[in-house]
Amino acid sequence: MLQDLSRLEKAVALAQIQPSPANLEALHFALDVAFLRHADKVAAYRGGIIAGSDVFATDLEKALNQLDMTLQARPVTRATLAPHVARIEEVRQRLKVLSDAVFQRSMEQASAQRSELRSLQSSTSAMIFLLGAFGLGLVALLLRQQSIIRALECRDRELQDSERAERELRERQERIADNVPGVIFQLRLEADGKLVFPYTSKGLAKFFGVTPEAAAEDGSRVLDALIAEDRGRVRRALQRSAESLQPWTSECRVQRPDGRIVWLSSFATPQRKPDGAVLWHGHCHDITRYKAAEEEIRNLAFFDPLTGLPNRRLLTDRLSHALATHGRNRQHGALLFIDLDNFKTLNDTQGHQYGDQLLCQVAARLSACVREADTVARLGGDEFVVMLEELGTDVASALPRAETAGEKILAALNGAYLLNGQEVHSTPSIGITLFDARDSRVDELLKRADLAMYEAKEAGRNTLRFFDPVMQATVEASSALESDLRRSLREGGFALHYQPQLDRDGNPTGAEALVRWLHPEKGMISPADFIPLAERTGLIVPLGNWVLEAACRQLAAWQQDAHTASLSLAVNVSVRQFRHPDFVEEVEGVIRRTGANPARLKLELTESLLLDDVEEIISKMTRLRQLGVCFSLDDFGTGYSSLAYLKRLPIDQLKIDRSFVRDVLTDPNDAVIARTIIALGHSLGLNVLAEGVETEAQHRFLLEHGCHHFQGFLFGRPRPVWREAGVVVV
Ligand SMILES: Nc1nc2c(ncn2[C@@H]2O[C@@H]3COP(=O)(O)O[C@H]4[C@@H](O)[C@H](n5cnc6c(=O)[nH]c(N)nc65)O[C@@H]4COP(=O)(O)O[C@H]3[C@H]2O)c(=O)[nH]1
Repeated sequence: MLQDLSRLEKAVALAQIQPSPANLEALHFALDVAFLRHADKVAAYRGGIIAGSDVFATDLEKALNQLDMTLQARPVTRATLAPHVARIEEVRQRLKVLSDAVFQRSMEQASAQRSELRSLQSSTSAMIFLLGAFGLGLVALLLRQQSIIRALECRDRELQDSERAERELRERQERIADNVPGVIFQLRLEADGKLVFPYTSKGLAKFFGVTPEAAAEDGSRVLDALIAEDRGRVRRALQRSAESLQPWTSECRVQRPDGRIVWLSSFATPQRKPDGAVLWHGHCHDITRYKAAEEEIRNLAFFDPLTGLPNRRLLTDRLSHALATHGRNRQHGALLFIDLDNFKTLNDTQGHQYGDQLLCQVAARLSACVREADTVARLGGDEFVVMLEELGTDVASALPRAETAGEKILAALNGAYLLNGQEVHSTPSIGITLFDARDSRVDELLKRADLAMYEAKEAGRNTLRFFDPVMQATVEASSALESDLRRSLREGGFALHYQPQLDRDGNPTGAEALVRWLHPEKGMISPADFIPLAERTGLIVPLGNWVLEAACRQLAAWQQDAHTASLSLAVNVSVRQFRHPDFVEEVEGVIRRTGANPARLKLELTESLLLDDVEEIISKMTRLRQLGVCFSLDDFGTGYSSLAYLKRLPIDQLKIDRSFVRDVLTDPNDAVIARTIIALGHSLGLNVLAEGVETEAQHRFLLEHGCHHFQGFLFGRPRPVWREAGVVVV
């Protein structure tokens, strides 16, 4: 605007100097420009912030309008233009002042704006910084939160994993617990005495008919399922375990929901809880099968399988118990030893089946004769023992009671028996002994009753006898002899004597080995006195083995000498020794050790061996026969051997018992028996040896009737050495 006014001032001044049309034209133009510019700027002047700009705008407008009017009012002369020159110049001067003020103001404003800008910039920077810092913080916060979230997520996953693992473990445990046979449980005894089962596996319902939930509410329901007899015992065991904090174990019976009674074995360990309760962790399982096996073993161990009666072991046990009790109550008891007369004959002639039936019926009759508290036992074979208890506090009252019981048994066993539809008669012999607490040895008492039973047999059978002091002396002597026998077996004291055996031409064929006991005080004791004792006590087995070994050693020694090399040696073998399970191995071992020729060894068996288990005997004899050993049947004719068996036995020789030989010339019966045995031997292809030949007459008789071999005092007594034709071989 200032330039436009300057141009207008110049144009006015020129036109005034020379109001030519060109100058006027230029003046018009400059005035128009000034108008235009003023129109542009007038708003700014009016609203200007510089003092006087409003007035200036009015004055400028006025000056311009007046110039315009002057130019419009023609003619335009120097004079009409003259006032305008000064006016325009004055306006221009004012505008210049104003412009300077505006400039100044602008400068100030610019400076103010700059500083404002600067402060704005700095505040913006601060804000940016703050924002940055805040942002960073925010980022850090976000990152932190992010890592917390990640950690939390991780922890959550871990928790989920451990929860899942725990759930799986619990499920697995429950599956195991539910499939384990029996019941796994937690049992709690509260301080107030209440029982609960906080946990039970599923087996509980199967055994006790109680659900785990019901047991968790009230544990006594579980105990109520036990059979009444066992309940108190189990509760007491629990109580003891709670007091001592020792494991609780018990075996008890429970009636299952299906009605079956089963045996359970329980084991649980207790723990005292802070609230005073006791908590057990435990399990129980079905032991019915073991119990049944245990029962069976007990039965086998203590009961006779045939009759179901107690056996010797249980009788011994009860007798010891009775002796102890009688000591306290001063009571007397009685032992009755019962043996069936002629049982062996029946068994042998009719067969074992009959024998077994008879034994079972005898057992039933005996049991019916006594009180519940008394004991009826079977010792084996046809031997029974009845033990009567509490017969009275003195012998005078006990004796008649025992006798009455004995007579009752005698009468009961005398009645006819029906065996396989056949009526059979059997009688017993009964030996009775009284006992009280002073009798401390069970085996002694049994011996006494046994001895009395033999007395009854001697007295004609089918009767009863009491043990008396004379018998007592025999028992004591027998006991003493038994301990001497044991000692001699340990320390040595036996010898073998040899009695020659000859053929029908008088040539020695061998000898029989006969044992002799050289007792340290009593001198030489006859085998007839100690062999039965050795048999009874079982000492016959070690004694028999000693004899066998000594005899085989002798045989081996004979083999070394031409005079004796062909001799055989007969060795007596007792029933008990032969029945020993290792007998065959024993013989085999002895033959091997001594180098004896088994073909020269002749084992003498007695007929009584054939009373039981003939098949087993035959099998053993056959095995020995395969080793080369020969057999002779001793005492032939005195027993009950069946001819049917005889044919099956691998024997070589029959021996006619010396009791027949003794009276062969005087007793026609014995003569017939001797002749029959010789004939039987011939028909079976066996050689026959007559033992106990003392006279020429006996020898002749036997020779005439075809006997092949002989043994007896006539040809030589048993000697510690073999004497023949002046040769002595030890
Ligand atoms: N009156 C008379 N007697 C004669 C005559 N000839 C022999 N004797 C005797 O008759 C017995 C024959 O033996 P046995 O019948 O086997 O009878 C034997 C036998 O059963 C048994 N015995 C002997 N030694 C043993 C052995 O080592 N083991 C076994 N288990 N028993 C044996 O002892 C029984 C008795 O033996 P010993 O006293 O030695 O008695 C022997 C013998 O001395 C005679 O002409 N007249």
